[in-house]
Amino acid sequence: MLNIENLTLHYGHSQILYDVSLSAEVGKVTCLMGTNGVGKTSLLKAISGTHPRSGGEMSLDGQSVARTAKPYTLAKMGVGYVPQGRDVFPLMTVRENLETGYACLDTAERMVSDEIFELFPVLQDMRNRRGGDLSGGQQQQLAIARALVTKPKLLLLDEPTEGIQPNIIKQIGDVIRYLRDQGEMAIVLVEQFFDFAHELGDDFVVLNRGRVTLRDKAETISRDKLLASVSI
Ligand SMILES: Nc1ncnc2c1ncn2[C@@H]1O[C@H](COP(=O)(O)OP(=O)(O)OP(=O)(O)O)[C@@H](O)[C@H]1O
Repeated sequence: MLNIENLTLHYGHSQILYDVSLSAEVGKVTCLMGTNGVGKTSLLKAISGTHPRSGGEMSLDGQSVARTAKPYTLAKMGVGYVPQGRDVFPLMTVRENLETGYACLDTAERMVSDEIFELFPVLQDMRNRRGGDLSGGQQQQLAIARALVTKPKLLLLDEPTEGIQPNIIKQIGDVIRYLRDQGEMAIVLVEQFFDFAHELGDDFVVLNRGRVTLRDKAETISRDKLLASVSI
């Protein structure tokens, strides 16, 4: 689904990512790991078009993506992005937040499916409440649901467990597992909560100072080796 080769990224003159190659397959969770500041969020920004890459190639389903492709172009191509910090619109209701996802759908497809409310029943109950009145965990669920409204083929999740209480972390883990097992999208998960990532990941890519330092699969890497590689 997603294929990236030798991606570089700069903020002004400062280079953040160096020759990063990554692929993500439908029906799999690809975990992007590494300590603070190694460039995980920057890589998701490049994939979602939020910040242009400086070089390298990227394709979705074999279709080449221009270096400066905009977020709305990528959203229309099937990239759903759940950013770090969630970016829920605080003054809009839950329903209105969800409906922002309509922008990349044809008119006939503009609806919030029952499946989304089944995954996140709390959003059904709170659909007329303002986004800013929800708890952190509820906002995280809303941000994931809003991305799902766009019917993504590639779902990017940036630290979905950050600052969230344990029972909601478990629910979010169950949702990621369900989406993976449906086999209709590729999932790229940035996560610093090691056990959460380790339990969910099929493929692991570790970044250190903007470079890929490890790439392996759940069935071939030991927990200890993965843990050591992200602790450097
Ligand atoms: N808009 C920006 N302008 C300049 N530098 C930035 C900008 N955003 C991030 N950086 C720098 O780029 C580097 C990578 O940051 P990034 O947020 O991608 O890392 P990360 O691995 O996601 O970290 P974290 O886990 O803390 O979110 C850091 O040194 C950060 O300070």
